[in-house]
Parts: sequence; C-alpha cells; structure tokens
Amino acid sequence: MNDTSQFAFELPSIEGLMATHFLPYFIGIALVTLTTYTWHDYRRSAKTMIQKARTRFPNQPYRMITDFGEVVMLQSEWFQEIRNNPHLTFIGTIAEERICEIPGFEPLATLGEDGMLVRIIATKQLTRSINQVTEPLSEEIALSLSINMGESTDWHEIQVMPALRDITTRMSSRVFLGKELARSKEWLEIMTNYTTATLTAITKLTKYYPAIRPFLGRFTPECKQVQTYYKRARDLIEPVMEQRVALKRAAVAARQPEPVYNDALEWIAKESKEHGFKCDVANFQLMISVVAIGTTSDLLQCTLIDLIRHPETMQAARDEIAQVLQTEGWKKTSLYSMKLLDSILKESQRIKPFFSVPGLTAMRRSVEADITLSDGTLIKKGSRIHIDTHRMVDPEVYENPEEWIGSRFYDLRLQPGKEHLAQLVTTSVDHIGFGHGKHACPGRFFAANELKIALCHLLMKYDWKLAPGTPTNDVNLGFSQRVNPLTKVLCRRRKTMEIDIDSI
Ligand code: HEM
Repeated sequence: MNDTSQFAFELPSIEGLMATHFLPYFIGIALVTLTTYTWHDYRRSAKTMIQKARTRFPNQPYRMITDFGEVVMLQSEWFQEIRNNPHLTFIGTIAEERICEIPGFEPLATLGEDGMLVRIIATKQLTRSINQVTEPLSEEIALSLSINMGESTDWHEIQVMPALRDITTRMSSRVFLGKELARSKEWLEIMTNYTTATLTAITKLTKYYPAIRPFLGRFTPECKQVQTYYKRARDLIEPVMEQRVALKRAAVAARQPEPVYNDALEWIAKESKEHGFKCDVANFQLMISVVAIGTTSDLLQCTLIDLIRHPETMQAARDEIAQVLQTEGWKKTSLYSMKLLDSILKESQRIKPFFSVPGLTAMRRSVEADITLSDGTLIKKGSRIHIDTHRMVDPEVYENPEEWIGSRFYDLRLQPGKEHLAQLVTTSVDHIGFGHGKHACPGRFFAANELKIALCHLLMKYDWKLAPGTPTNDVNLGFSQRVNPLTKVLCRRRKTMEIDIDSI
C-alpha cells in the first residue's frame, strides 16, 4: 500500500523522502520554503513546474512541497472519488496555515470553528433572501457606480480594481449588514481596507513556513494594519448589535411587535441560537466580507475586461439584459433568464478561476482521518490534498480551450441533457471555479446574482475601452492567479441606452 503522510509538513532531506516514500516526489519546487529566493521562483513558475510533474506522473498521485507545505497532488481522474469524502475539509486547510492565530485575523478562525454556521447562513438565509435583495442590490450599485465611475459622458480613466472592490463592498454590506452601515463612509473605508490588508498580509506570510507565521504576524507592518482595521470594524459593528438588542427589549417591554431586520446580523444571531453555536457576530461578519468581496470583485474585473476585448459579445449581452428586464423587471427569475450573461461569467471564470490557475490546482483539502484511494494509495490524517484543474483547459473537454468564447456555455445549455450542467452555479469535474462536491462554495448562488446585477448596470450605463498601454496580465502567486490590480480602463456614461435600468 502507498503511504503519503509520514513526513507531511516536515523538512527532511529530499534523498530521504525519495528513499522512504512510495508516492513519487516532484522535486522541482522542493526547496521553495527554504529561502526567499526560491519562494519567488516558485511563485512565478508554479504553472510550468506542475505541467512538468503532470507529464512525469500521468494520472498518478504524487507529492510536492509548496508554500502550503507538502501537498499530495491528485489528477482530475480522482475528483469523483474524493469529492464527498467526509474526512476531507476545505476549512481545515485554513487552520493549518496558522494565520488565523495572529491577532486581527480572528475572522478567519471563525471560518474554521463555525464552518457549519457559514454553510447554513449562505445556503439557507442568503439564498432564500435573493428575491428580496435583488432590488436593494440594484439600488446600491446604482449609487456606487455614480460615485466610482461618475456621470460624465466624456471618456475618462479609472483604475478598475479599487472601483469594483468598492462596488462589491457596498453591495455585500447592504445585504450582510443593512442599509445603515452600507452607507457609512467609515464602514466602507474600514471594510475595503481590512479586506485588502488581510489579503496583502496573507500573501506576505505565506512565503514563510506555517510554524513561524503566528510569531512573525505580531511584528510585520502588514499585520499591524490588519489589527488596526479589525479593531475599528468591531467598534462599528458592536454598537449596531447592541442597539438592536435594546430596541427589541424595549418593544417586548412595551408589548409591541419586535422590529424585524432581514440581514446577516440577524441571521447569524437566529441560526446560532437555533443550532446551538457560540458565535462572535463581528468576527463572523468580517469573515463573510473577506471571502465574498475579494472573490466577487476578482471575477467581476476579469469578466468586464473579457467583454471589453469582445465588443460584439458585450452588445449581445446588453440586448439580452434589455429584453429580459423589459419583460420581467428585477426578480430572481429575471436573473436566471439572462443565460448569455451567465455563460459569459462562467467562461471568464473557466479561463481564470480565483483560487487557482487553470491547469494548476484547486479544491484544497485537509485530511482529517486516514483515507485509502481505490488504487490502494493511503493518504494519512494531517496530509493536505490539492486537485489538478487541468480539465478546465483540456482540449478533450473544451474545444479551443485557450480561447474566450462568451457564448460557450450558452450553446452548451442548448444541448440535450446539458441545460443544468452549463449554468454558472453548477459545479462539475470539468469546471471547478466554485470548487466541487461537499465543500463547493455555498455563497455561489448569491455571488452569481450579485455579479449579474452589477454587470447589468455596468454594461447598460457605460461604454468601455482599455486605457492605452494598461497592464492586463494576471498576477501569478504560486498556485493562485489574481487579476491585475493596476489595470485601467476608459469609460463614459452612455447618452442612449437600450433601456433605462434605473426606472425599472
Ligand atoms: C465569485 C465569488 C466567489 C468565488 C469565485 C468563490 C469561490 C470559492 C471556492 C473555489 C471555494 C472552495 C470550494 C472547494 O474547494 O470545493 C469556496 C468556498 C467557500 N466560499 Fe466561496 N466564492 C465566492 C463567493 C462567496 C460568497 C459570496 C460567500 C459567502 C457569502 C462564500 C463563502 C464560502 C465559504 C463559507 C466557503 C467554504 C465552504 C466549505 O468549506 O465547506 N463564497 N468559494
């Protein structure tokens, strides 16, 4: 039997590992965690390295040392076998990275401790509320577009990521925290900065071995920034919670009906009570904001840039939006009817998923009990698994896989039996932009609707082109790939629109 785990997260000699393990080791990046220089190498060229390893060990599990420590790499062929294994968790991988032990990063620990609660809130409350929040979300984005993109009908330049992150923060805050905080300048500033500071600090910390991260985190300036914003965020959320409790108590005392709020502050309190979870509402809120804002603004930017590069598809999307909104108005079902827009988002996500480079890895899992694969490979408790995402760009699965074709999934939906499979929120072994199986992203239904509403406003109200000479290349960080934060575009308010979206 193959045994993969005895040396997980240790740094023994490569020769020793090669001699004592049955699973092959890919040593191309084996030194990455030892020095900063090799870490940089790994960060830039992980894609090439994994391609080499795939050729060397076709369809075979193998091990690598990465900035996550040692990982067992599984090819896509193993997807179906492990996707619902109860001993594999996504959240466990976060605890192993040791970052949530640093002051200011407590919200990430909330993801670990109350993983069930997140799932319940995201799948039950958030998804259920989509119908009620479609109009408020549309109202929020109308306001934030006017602030970020302006009203000028002349071409003007903007940096895309800060603008889209602000838009996403406002939309998420409206649903997660209610109108009051979503309109608070201070909250928005803190939220945007907390999310950005957290991601920046994580990027820096992951170049060091997990065991020393909690220590380093106490001194690095990036982590100190996180702590400052974390404290300010708590100072803002806690009084809102206290005020709600006081208002409810007062209503009960006056024998009046209690005030009802339909936002995540309320859902967290309700579901924690119902399921017996102990929950720190402020930490929980910040965690949801961090997981939701970075991912959603990333996909929004790459979709917008893809559409700017394909003006004919942008116009086709505008026509679809106008036709659907004219007949159905703002409803959850109207968003479902925007099938081309759905396809466009799914195609942009296929080419550049958030957690991975296509053809690299995704679906990180922490192994919580020994598991044995059908070929006899034993993966021990404490190991970490990554899945190779090669199928997302495999010519045997997708025709011309390197080419962005906005209508790719729209066309697929027309084929018998593929209607459901080709939707943005459907995960499969061929498209794992939201993961797949038991731990697939529970926020994807909400995110899909939020993204569509944002695109409706962005496309209908503005004309777009790339700013001359702007960088649009994605930024590679080891196994991850982010949109370029420096990308700039030119935009102008459209004088005539297919439909006046604000009057619907
Ligand atoms: C475009 C936006 C988003 C993208 C691309 C995205 C992507 C992902 C991916 C790839 C995973 C890992 C799944 C796996 O490994 O199988 C994940 C997990 C998760 N996401 Fe999202 N996500 C997005 C938005 C959201 C939102 C809006 C929320 C919350 C409201 C959310 C909450 C979560 C949670 C709680 C998990 C952990 C699930 C678990 O461990 O069982 N995500 N997401």
